[in-house]
Amino acid sequence: MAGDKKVNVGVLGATGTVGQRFIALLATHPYFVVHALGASERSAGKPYAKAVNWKQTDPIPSYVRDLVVQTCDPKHFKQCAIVFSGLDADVAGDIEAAFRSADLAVFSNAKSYRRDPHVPLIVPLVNPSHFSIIPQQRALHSPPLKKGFIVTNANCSTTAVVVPLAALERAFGPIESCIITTMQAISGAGYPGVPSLDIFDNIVPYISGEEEKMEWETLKILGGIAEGDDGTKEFDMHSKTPLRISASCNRVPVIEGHTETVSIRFARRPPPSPQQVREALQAYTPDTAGCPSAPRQAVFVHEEPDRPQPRLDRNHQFGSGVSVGRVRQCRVLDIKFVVLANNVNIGAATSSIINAEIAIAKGVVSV
Ligand SMILES: NC(=O)C1=CN([C@@H]2O[C@H](COP(=O)(O)OP(=O)(O)OC[C@H]3O[C@@H](n4cnc5c(N)ncnc54)[C@H](OP(=O)(O)O)[C@@H]3O)[C@@H](O)[C@H]2O)C=CC1
Ligand SMILES: N[C@@H](CC(=O)OP(=O)(O)O)C(=O)O
Repeated sequence: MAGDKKVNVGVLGATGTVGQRFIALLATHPYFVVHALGASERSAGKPYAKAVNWKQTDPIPSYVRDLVVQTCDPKHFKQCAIVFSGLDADVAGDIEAAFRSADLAVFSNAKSYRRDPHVPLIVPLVNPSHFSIIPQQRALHSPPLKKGFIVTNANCSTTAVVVPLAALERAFGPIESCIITTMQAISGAGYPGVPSLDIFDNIVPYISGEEEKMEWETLKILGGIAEGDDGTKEFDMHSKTPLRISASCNRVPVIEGHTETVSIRFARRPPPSPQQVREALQAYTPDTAGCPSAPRQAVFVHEEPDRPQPRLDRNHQFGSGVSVGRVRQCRVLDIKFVVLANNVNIGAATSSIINAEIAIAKGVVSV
């Protein structure tokens, strides 16, 4: 952003796993300034340092220690141009709607509005063009809004896989089949999350709703926006070139970083070679120029045979990109590889922050 202008932002769900990561990341942001914090009645009225059960490796940033946590009522956030939400999905729906109605720009991590036909589901390294639906979202609101809107992030496992898929579709055309197996970190379930007796020395081969989310969200993100005769825009769900996805989701005893094995078949025959795929992934440049929180390299491609690994690779580029490795031929489909993404950073808070940076750059949020 040009100049030294600061932008006031609020954080809803500021005490949770994603909320704490927002607080940590925003502490060093060049122009976002945290002005208000919201959480449940349990936390409201307390200074942040007293309300939060801080679980980040760095100490609580000093700027926020004494900021008093508010209830999630828009009246406390009037001075904010942007509100980031790390709210529990059970309450996010009503609260985020109230903030949008109060003409605030809401960047949400919850699943509540991902399937809304007027709400874009934006992974900033993939589909920032979907911001074009925002004027329609505002116009259809009753009463129509001037500034308010909701933009959602994807599910954290979806985010990891759509980045390499987008890179490969850009280079080689449509992908027609994709089989994914996830190994998801415990932090994906919030705090305290999965009981230690369930996850220690164990793998849980089920995460409620996760497979359906991955299979559906990927189509909305990788698809385009079609325009009807009356000018109404709608998400085309990749329908021009149908993409079949099968996801199997597992919880593993890793604290942070979702790892996924992916096999894909391209529509084009013959398919690209593993080396061509590696080069295309490495060269992929998303439309995030000028966004201070975007990674320098969206997809980092490992040559070592045993990478990426969550403990070694989850904090590369502050967890803002994805790491891919083991790109090789698949004997059933065409190509297979491993992808790793930090579920709390690019899988959640970092994506929201880059989305907000893009919204400012595109003039969707005026500051
Ligand atoms: N963890 C992850 O890796 C990812 C999470 N997400 C999504 O992000 C959201 C947040 O997840 P996560 O941080 O893990 O969840 P947590 O359970 O760790 O945090 C939930 C937050 O919501 C607040 N909250 C709960 N009930 C209320 C209420 N009635 N009114 C106001 N605030 C309330 C809590 O406040 P209090 O402390 O006061 O109870 C807390 O700040 C969820 O929707 C989740 O699905 C998405 C991608 C990845
Ligand atoms: N379900 C994810 C995290 C999450 O909260 O996803 P969603 O926002 O789609 O509910 C995980 O367990 O790792």
